[in-house]
Amino acid sequence: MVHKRGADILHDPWFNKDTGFPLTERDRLGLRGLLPPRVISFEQQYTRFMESYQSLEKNTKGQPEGVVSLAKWRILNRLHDRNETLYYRVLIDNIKDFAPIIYTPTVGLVCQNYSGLFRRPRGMYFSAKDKGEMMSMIYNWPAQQVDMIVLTDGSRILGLGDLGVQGIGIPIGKLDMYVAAAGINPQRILPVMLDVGTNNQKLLEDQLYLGVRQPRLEGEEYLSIVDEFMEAVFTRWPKAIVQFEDFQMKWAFETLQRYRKRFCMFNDDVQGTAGVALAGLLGAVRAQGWQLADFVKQKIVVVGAGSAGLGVLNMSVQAAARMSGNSETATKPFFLLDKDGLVTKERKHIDPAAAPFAKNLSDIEGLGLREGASLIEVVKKVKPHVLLGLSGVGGIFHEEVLKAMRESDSPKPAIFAMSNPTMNAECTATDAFKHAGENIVFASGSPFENVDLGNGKVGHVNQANNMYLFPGIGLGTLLSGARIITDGMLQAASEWYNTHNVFDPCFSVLFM
Ligand SMILES: NC(=O)C1=CN([C@@H]2O[C@H](COP(=O)(O)OP(=O)(O)OC[C@H]3O[C@@H](n4cnc5c(N)ncnc54)[C@H](O)[C@@H]3O)[C@@H](O)[C@H]2O)C=CC1
Ligand SMILES: CC(=O)C(=O)O
Ligand SMILES: [Mg+2]
Repeated sequence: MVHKRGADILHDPWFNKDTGFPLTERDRLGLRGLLPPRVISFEQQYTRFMESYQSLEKNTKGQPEGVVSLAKWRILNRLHDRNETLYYRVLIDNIKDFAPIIYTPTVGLVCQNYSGLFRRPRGMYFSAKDKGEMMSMIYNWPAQQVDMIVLTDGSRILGLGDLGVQGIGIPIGKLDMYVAAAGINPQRILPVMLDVGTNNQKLLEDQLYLGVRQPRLEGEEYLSIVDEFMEAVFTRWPKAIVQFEDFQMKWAFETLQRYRKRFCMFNDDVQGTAGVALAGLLGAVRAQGWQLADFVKQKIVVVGAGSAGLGVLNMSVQAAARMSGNSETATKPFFLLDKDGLVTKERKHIDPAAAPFAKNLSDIEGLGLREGASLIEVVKKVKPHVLLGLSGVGGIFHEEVLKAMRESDSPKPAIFAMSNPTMNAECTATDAFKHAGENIVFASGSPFENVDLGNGKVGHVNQANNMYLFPGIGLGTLLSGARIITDGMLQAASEWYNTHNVFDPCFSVLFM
């Protein structure tokens, strides 16, 4: 039911149909005279938009990639601001082409430049200065019902670090994927930025920076802001689901523990990534012609001990324990590295979240490994079946590391360069096939083109990104009316996903 009339409708992207309003509606809604007389059908508008998108592609040929993708983002964003019905139609129909624009990698560039690109607000902003006000602020959001919220504090945006308030681009992009892939009602989504300051000096000094210009809140001060936000959200919309996104590791884990039994929420980087990575790991077992249960016989090197890497390890170890019926030995197949190399029990000041995956020296000395062993040493000595990167460090799987994967104990080793955006990927698809060989299973967090191997063969590139899972997590939770989101639900999703061999985000709705 539309209560608005006249120009208010034309300026409301939820209801605006631009020149598509038929004459009867123009009369009924007080639009007569506010539009050029000719009615342009939805299909014609669709064609017109696609034609201007294609001519933009043609006209920007040869220009730097960043310039082209930002231009594409702008044209899509303008449509989003004007006419959501048309925007989501073109997005759904062209998801493969548009996902790299509204989501990774372009969304990373958008966040980096957000204060300059800003034209119209989208979503809600709760800042450190709003303490005590959030319960009333939440009622400023115009929709009566909200189903899905994606929340960030901007502290770790993709592999780009602390981008403060500019990180709002991520919740916007993620929620677009919810609409496009899971059919969530776009009037019931809400991107949220929790602006608790930034430690990014460049942004603090930028006169155009749109966020609160102060260092990040820490400790209890920080948590009290998140607490207040969560109370406000669930007071107004008790059935909403909150996805935590791109929080730096300490807060990712802390908030997950703090809220997971109290509110319907999950952390996408910890849990969504884990679900997708586990599906990929199980897929790699099958790609080698083995049984799923052989998962526990794989040797898996995980590079990056942050929220994503540890999330993957937690879920994979749980799966291994269940498959082998032995939780004592379930961590054995996994080797974890962080910026200081191989993580062992000898590590001083080890992060408690990483401690369960630290190797006993007695287990690795036979391989000639030690505390802090480098990536190349680990790959050469372990000869892993899978090399999985969630380090945020572009190019860390360099030529020597990839060549060492040729000596893997698997005839079809898997290389997952999962860090985003593209420039932060641990390696490119081309380098992976060139140096590690044609038999690899390759997946990356941001999309790469398939690789022409020059002999009539193609190196297939899969995308290992939590976008294949979170739309389904949200939709499944919504439809089932689940009160909380458990690890078991995510495990089941991951295994379903694997057995159904689905690599299209539009199918993720089916997973639960
Ligand atoms: N493909 C996907 O679906 C997802 C990808 N990611 C990506 O994963 C990356 C990391 O995310 P988080 O874990 O949240 O970050 P984080 O900052 O919590 O963790 C990064 C980890 O990498 C380690 N590291 C840094 N330099 C290293 C080096 N030279 N060698 C080995 N390890 C190194 C750090 O010690 C830390 O343990 C980001 O680029 C993010 O975009 C995150 C979530 C989902
Ligand atoms: C994909 C994602 O969630 C990330 O890179 O943080
Ligand atoms: Mg993320």
